[in-house]
Amino acid sequence: MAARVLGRAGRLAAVVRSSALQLRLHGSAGLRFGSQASFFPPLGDAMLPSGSFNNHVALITGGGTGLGRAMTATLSQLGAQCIIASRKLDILQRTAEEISSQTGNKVHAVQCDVRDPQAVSQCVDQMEALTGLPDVIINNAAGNFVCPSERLSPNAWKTITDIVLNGTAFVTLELGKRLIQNQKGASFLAITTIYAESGSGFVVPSASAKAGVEALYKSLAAEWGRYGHRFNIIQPGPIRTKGAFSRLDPTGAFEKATIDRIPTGRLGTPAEIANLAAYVSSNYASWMSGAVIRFDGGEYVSLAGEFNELRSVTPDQWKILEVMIRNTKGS
Ligand SMILES: CCC/C=C/C=C/C(=O)SCCNC(=O)CCNC(=O)[C@H](O)C(C)(C)COP(=O)(O)OP(=O)(O)OC[C@H]1O[C@@H](n2cnc3c(N)ncnc32)[C@H](O)[C@@H]1OP(=O)(O)O
Ligand SMILES: NC(=O)C1=CN([C@@H]2O[C@H](COP(=O)(O)OP(=O)(O)OC[C@H]3O[C@@H](n4cnc5c(N)ncnc54)[C@H](OP(=O)(O)O)[C@@H]3O)[C@@H](O)[C@H]2O)C=CC1
Repeated sequence: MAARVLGRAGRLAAVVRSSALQLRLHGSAGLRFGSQASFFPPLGDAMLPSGSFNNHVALITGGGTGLGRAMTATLSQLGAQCIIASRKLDILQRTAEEISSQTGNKVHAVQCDVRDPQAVSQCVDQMEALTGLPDVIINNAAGNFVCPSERLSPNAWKTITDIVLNGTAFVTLELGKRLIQNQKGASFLAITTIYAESGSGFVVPSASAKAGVEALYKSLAAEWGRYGHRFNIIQPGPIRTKGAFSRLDPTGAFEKATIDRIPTGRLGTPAEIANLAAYVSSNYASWMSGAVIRFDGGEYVSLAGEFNELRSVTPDQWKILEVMIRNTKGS
């Protein structure tokens, strides 16, 4: 009996090894991963009641493209007057016109390189003239690319950390000071990412800067509540945008492997994160401050648990494994 079990165990070990290899090379064999996405359909409509942001002004950095654009569209649909700010004015203006014409609410485009504190100050001057100070600030602008750290030049490091950490700090401090001066409350939201917590190779400047942004926002949540300011953080998992995926997944290989390991079997969508950002920035969340919300379909915990690859073990293989485990006596 023992010999039979051991023989089967040897074969099983080979199967498990080979499954693990297949998994690493090609993702899963169909059934176990991906098919579950049908349980988790993404909804596209704005979730909050219409008019939730009436008489609210929202600033979204990097609002011309990708996730920032989706957040702007949702806030505008819910009644906000939005200002979108980044470097490329032509793209901002096109986005602003498209969203305004769909929602009927004005979206203003303001050119601003967040790395430059003077440009940020001028952007806020322009905003004050256009709309007054904002009720909602979303620090979403970012720069990133995958690169082995030994290939990074000092300027590559500086470029990413300037956009992500210094840019967020310049925008937050400039607006914070003026809001405090005017005794006006506001919601600040920073978009980071799941590896701000874990760190990640090959995106080290981004990981370092996003971790800094999280420290900044948690610190200010504690310090500036007395001025009526809330600070929260959303850590998105992978959501396909041209800006991110062209720089992080130029071949498309990462996307396939990622979907295989995400427990909900799919990437997120811009509309989903826009709904979450709208909720966090709204008065429905007025008691939320200092929160770090992971929004990743379960990817983080899937990457973290060292036994999670056992998802590839079949029920028949489990029967054998269980016999092996139960047959172990003592330690
Ligand atoms: C999937 C789940 C987790 C996902 C997380 C996602 C996080 C994100 O942040 S995605 C957001 C992605 N979007 C963007 O990056 C948009 C904005 N990006 C850019 O504009 C550019 O990519 C850049 C960040 C490089 C900034 O452009 P800029 O014109 O200001 O800089 P450059 O002069 O082009 O470059 C500055 C130095 O960086 C070096 N560099 C640029 N690209 C690379 C690269 N691919 N690899 C290595 N080094 C790079 C460049 O050579 C310059 O350094 P130096 O030559 O020493 O002067
Ligand atoms: N998509 C994803 O899977 C994930 C994205 N994120 C985060 O979501 C956010 C949005 O990313 P995503 O929409 O995917 O990518 P995009 O590239 O579309 O968005 C980045 C935006 O930042 C702006 N930006 C870059 N540099 C500057 C600068 N110096 N000054 C002002 N604005 C700047 C860009 O506009 P312009 O070029 O006009 O300056 C662009 O609109 C980022 O914070 C990113 O880190 C996090 C995890 C996953």
